[in-house]
Amino acid sequence: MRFAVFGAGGVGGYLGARLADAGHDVHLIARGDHLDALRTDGLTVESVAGDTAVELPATDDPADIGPVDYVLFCVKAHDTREAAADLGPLLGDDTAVVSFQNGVDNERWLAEEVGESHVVGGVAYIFSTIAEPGVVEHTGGPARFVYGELDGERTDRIAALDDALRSCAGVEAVLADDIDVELWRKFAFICAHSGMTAATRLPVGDVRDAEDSWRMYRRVVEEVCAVARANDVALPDDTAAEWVEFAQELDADSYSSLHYDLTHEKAMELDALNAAVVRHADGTDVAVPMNEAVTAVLRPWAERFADG
Ligand SMILES: NC(=O)C1=CN([C@@H]2O[C@H](COP(=O)(O)OP(=O)(O)OC[C@H]3O[C@@H](n4cnc5c(N)ncnc54)[C@H](O)[C@@H]3O)[C@@H](O)[C@H]2O)C=CC1
Ligand SMILES: CC(C)(CO)C(=O)C(=O)O
Repeated sequence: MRFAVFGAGGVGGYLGARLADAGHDVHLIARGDHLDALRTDGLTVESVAGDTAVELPATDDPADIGPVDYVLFCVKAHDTREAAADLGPLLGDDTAVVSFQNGVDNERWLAEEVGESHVVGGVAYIFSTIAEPGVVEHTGGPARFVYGELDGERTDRIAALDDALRSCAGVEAVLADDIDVELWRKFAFICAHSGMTAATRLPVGDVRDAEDSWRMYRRVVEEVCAVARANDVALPDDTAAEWVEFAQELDADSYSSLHYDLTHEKAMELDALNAAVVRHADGTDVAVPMNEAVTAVLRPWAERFADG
């Protein structure tokens, strides 16, 4: 099958390399030093699930690639709209654009650009990053990827994507019954984990050790779950409890990509995370003071690094 990875970074580079190793025709879309390195030295993945190195066509211009079966859409959420505007040349009649991003708005933003019939929802559970140009480092996390058609249909294209991802070494592939539930499930965790590690600039171990901060972490999760339900998302009742238990077991030195971006003066996904909780709570009867506080604390930094 023919894949384009739009944003061949921590998530996209990892998936692209795994799919290429499984025999698929993979094209990478990247930019800057990373693109230069991909062109000259190929893509190296250093992974706790096994290293690999692949030589794949790489470009910053989707027109060089043409229509594909799947676009794995893996840019940061603040780049979604701009990147979505460049998807045209990659689209055939049945091309699926699969968002493997954090946040619950990317699918809608994509649909506004390319039409809902092209959009497939997705969630990534992995800790991976561009360690240096051309090199993606996967340091942990299950490398679990969850995906599904927005209307829950078992279409041929989602079944074929499922087969392709299941055939990849180093990938745990999960076809979701209700991708909206999966998007909000991950959202509940990532808003707490990212928001609190970034706002405190400390790893989760320190947050857990400070009673007030750990209570706030738990309340962020609970608020997001309440907002999901107020927006008619059928989150299981035990979602908040599961995440709190999960966070309790996380390595004490675990941070988040939001903390990384803050401390490396890079553009932050605040608008797609805690600020999005505040937006989605608007018009419901759910109060979200903890997410408002995280947003207020991080907003000046997000503004300062918006062009980073
Ligand atoms: N890295 C991780 O461990 C995880 C990340 N996520 C989410 O996945 C999404 C992707 O994150 P990462 O892979 O970490 O980001 P990343 O920053 O490592 O990779 C994205 C790449 O896309 C490139 N890009 C953006 N717009 C482009 C354009 N118009 N043309 C060409 N290249 C473009 C960027 O330069 C960057 O190299 C985010 O929403 C993130 O929150 C979710 C789970 C885990
Ligand atoms: C915490 C983590 C790595 C979990 O997948 C994540 O999604 C992020 O930091 O953006």
